[in-house]
Amino acid sequence: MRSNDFAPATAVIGKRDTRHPHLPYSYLVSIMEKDADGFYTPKTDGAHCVSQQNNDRSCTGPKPEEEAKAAETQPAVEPAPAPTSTTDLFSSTFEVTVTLADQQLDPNSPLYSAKSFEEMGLNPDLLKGVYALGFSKPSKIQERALPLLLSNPPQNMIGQSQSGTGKTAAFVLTMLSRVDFSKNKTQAICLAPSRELARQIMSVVVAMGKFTSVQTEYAIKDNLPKDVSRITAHIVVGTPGTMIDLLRRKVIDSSEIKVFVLDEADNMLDQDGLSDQTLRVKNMLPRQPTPQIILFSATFPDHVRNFADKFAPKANKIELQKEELSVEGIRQFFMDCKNAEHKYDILVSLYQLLTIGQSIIFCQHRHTADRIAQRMTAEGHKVASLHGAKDASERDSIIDSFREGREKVLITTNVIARGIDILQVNMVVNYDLPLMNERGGQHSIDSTPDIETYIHRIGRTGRFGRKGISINFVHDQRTWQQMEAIEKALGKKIVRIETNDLDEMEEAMKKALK
Ligand SMILES: Nc1ncnc2c1ncn2[C@@H]1O[C@H](COP(=O)(O)OP(=O)(O)OP(=O)(O)O)[C@@H](O)[C@H]1O
Repeated sequence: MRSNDFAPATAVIGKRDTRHPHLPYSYLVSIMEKDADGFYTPKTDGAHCVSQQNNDRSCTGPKPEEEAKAAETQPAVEPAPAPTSTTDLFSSTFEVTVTLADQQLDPNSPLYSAKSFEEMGLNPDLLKGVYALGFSKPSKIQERALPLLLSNPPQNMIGQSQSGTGKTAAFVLTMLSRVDFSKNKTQAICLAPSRELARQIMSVVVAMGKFTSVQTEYAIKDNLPKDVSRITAHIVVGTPGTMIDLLRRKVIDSSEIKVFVLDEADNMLDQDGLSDQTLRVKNMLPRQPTPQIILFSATFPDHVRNFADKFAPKANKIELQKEELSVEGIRQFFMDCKNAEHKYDILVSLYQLLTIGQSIIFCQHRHTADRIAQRMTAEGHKVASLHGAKDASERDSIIDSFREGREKVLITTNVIARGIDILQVNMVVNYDLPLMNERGGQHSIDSTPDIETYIHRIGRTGRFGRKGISINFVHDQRTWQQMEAIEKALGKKIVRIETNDLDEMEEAMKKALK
């Protein structure tokens, strides 16, 4: 099935869309609206955003019909209107003073670039896709990585850049650039650690490839009919277990795969993570010519770097210094709770603030996430919980519902700590701090804090220049020490907010989000 055969027909999202299983939900959400029957149809008001209620730059483009027409009639690529420099990035009652345009002009910002997308060597159809998404200038990682990624002969890449700075577009544009659309063969595969992230990456592939004839397929659990015997899609995005299965059964013919991408690569290559499975996928790819291997993440801890170097030999590298790891726009707080039960009370008292925008609450265990969600729901609050023990269709509908803004508070585990890009999320709560002993689903006694996961968790807010807040709950000496270790590792002050003064709490948060 062609994934970009996006027609102004009806499509159901939220639940599984049986007619267009590959339609990019975030893209649909941004350009379609729900009719009385719960079906999505193209918007008629010219506005492109439902859940991005603010004046986000991605809302400024033409209507999809106009875009399609423009694409047919304009041979030259016309950039979409540049975002106005006064555009607020943050949708709330709070005033916003820093704009994306300001940040993209600041050489110290990870969003800065001296160049335009035209100078990146992209083909005109992909440039149209980029501009249709409302991107006017590359970010730093895009500016630095794309020319290297697109040069010939292809070279491997290990790329690091802070959360929310546009790594996805860099590798998606590379996959789309390398595919020969005239061949019905799989030519690029991309692995991510969760189905939620794989689905999100796919939405970017489809949106950016909208003006090409790219065909795509998922390699995620419960997504393909059991009897499918051959996948011919150009680009396959998925999680390692299902990808192994499809390659092993030769449902995917690997002989023409030219690009192999690992998003969240440090996690995919971590021995406590998914490294065994990732290696198995690599071993099923052609030996000659070897595919271009592209590894991206916001974090590359030392213990993974060596393996990454072996996995992607002779790679071009773009690295961050330790002190650059966390994003400037995310203000980090902590609350000193009396005990574990008090954490629950504080979370409930925060509810009003959590729902100003959208919030993600991270817990250590699935059962904690469920228990908190059940209790809060019983007390009349509207929250959802998401974790790996839920079945595939439920996971899809929960994340879609959150993405569309129908749920405002999501209580979860590390399953969505990485990669998930929901611009309206302005608050992350670490109900439980992330610990090393949760890595790879193991439960050892190692209770040192997991710095990388912390960086990824708080990075679910403050996306692409927006402001965000993270709040850590500490409740005993052990959690205090863990938080201090995080503070030390990141070299950033984590500021205390009183738990018993809601007004002060609100003030501090408003100030942080300004
Ligand atoms: N050049 C650009 N101009 C405007 N917006 C952009 C640009 N590049 C990316 N974005 C937007 O920035 C947001 C973050 O991008 P993306 O999800 O790729 O970040 P990331 O670096 O992969 O983050 P993470 O490390 O958390 O996975 C997305 O909403 C994306 O659409």
